[in-house]
Amino acid sequence: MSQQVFKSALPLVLESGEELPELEIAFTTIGSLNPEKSNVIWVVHALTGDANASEWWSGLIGEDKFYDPADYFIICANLPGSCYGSTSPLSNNPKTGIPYYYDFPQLTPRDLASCLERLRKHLGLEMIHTLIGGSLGGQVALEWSVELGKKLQNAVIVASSAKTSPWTIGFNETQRMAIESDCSWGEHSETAGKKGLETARAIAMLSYRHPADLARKQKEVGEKLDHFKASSYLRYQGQKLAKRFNALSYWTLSKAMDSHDVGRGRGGLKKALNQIEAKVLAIGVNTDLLFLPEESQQISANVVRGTYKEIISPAGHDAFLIEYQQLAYLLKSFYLEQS
Ligand SMILES: CC(=O)SCCNC(=O)CCNC(=O)[C@H](O)C(C)(C)COP(=O)(O)OP(=O)(O)OC[C@H]1O[C@@H](n2cnc3c(N)ncnc32)[C@H](O)[C@@H]1OP(=O)(O)O
Ligand SMILES: N[C@@H](CCO)C(=O)O
Repeated sequence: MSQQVFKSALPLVLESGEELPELEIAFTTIGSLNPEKSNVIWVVHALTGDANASEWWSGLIGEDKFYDPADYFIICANLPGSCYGSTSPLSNNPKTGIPYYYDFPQLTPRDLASCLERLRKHLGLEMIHTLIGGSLGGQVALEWSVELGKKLQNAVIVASSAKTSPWTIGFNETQRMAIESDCSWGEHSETAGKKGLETARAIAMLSYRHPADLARKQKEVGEKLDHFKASSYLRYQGQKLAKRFNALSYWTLSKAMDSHDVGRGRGGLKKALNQIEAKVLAIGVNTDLLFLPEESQQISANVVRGTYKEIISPAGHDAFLIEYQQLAYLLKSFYLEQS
């Protein structure tokens, strides 16, 4: 695996009208570019993922896996805003010489796609075989698919949407309220909002899982009045995330997710989706309570060459990070149907 950081000193003008004066994007590649440069698989991570796609999608990417580096050149970049190596609220603002913290500009999935486009140009990749992402990663991938035109052959958008629903915005708002209620929020410190982030993740987990999943995995044996497994599970998940992620990054990326609307400034969703030239596979999860299967169906129904397939899983939204065998099967059948 090659881990690199792309640095661009050119300002990036954002949808909000603000600008990022300079940009750093941490990215990894595995495999080699073939002589025709036709084997690029570009992976976009979800809310708290990183550039190591062969780790968090280990059942799908890697030696002898569906996307095998022996066959493909697989690239994944850490999305700006995130705390895993790219420009984020913790980076130094070149205009002030101190970290941005709360002054970090608002990013949208379209801005994030513009960042990836800058990296693509830098790498000289004129053709992407497949662009694939789930959840927020799917939103960024969908935005980029509109702009890539003929440079993209296949887009795979998993457990995602063309426009963030009020339901998902609502979930994100409750999580930001949890962060705001942490008395350290507002401090100029990397650890600001850490305790609030624990609560935010616990809330988020309820949208990433299905009630039946918790009923199965957190079932109590015997009778009790307190100290339920579901409670310790959510507390544990909150602590686990707060140890590895940053509240300012979480805030930035959840706001980015809220702002997602592929139709904005393009004459609406249908017109925007209709502009995508690539073949599009939209994959929903039958138990997803956050990004409903209908939202994936809306994507496939409105692109020119769209296919819808479904993961059947008790896991809920996070099934896209768990159900490798089904994902590989759905991808295989999608590619076969195209050939
Ligand atoms: C540096 C990095 O790590 S970056 C990127 C990696 N992460 C990402 O890309 C984000 C995407 N990944 C994820 O969201 C998750 O890892 C998923 C969805 C793939 C899997 O979620 P998991 O948390 O592993 O699964 P699940 O919901 O079953 O929880 C299992 C964990 O809860 C713990 N747990 C289960 N029940 C309980 C309980 N009642 N009380 C306390 N803890 C419990 C388990 O011991 C296990 O702990 P572990 O993670 O330390 O092994
Ligand atoms: N579980 C995912 C979020 C849901 O898409 C993550 O932590 O990135």
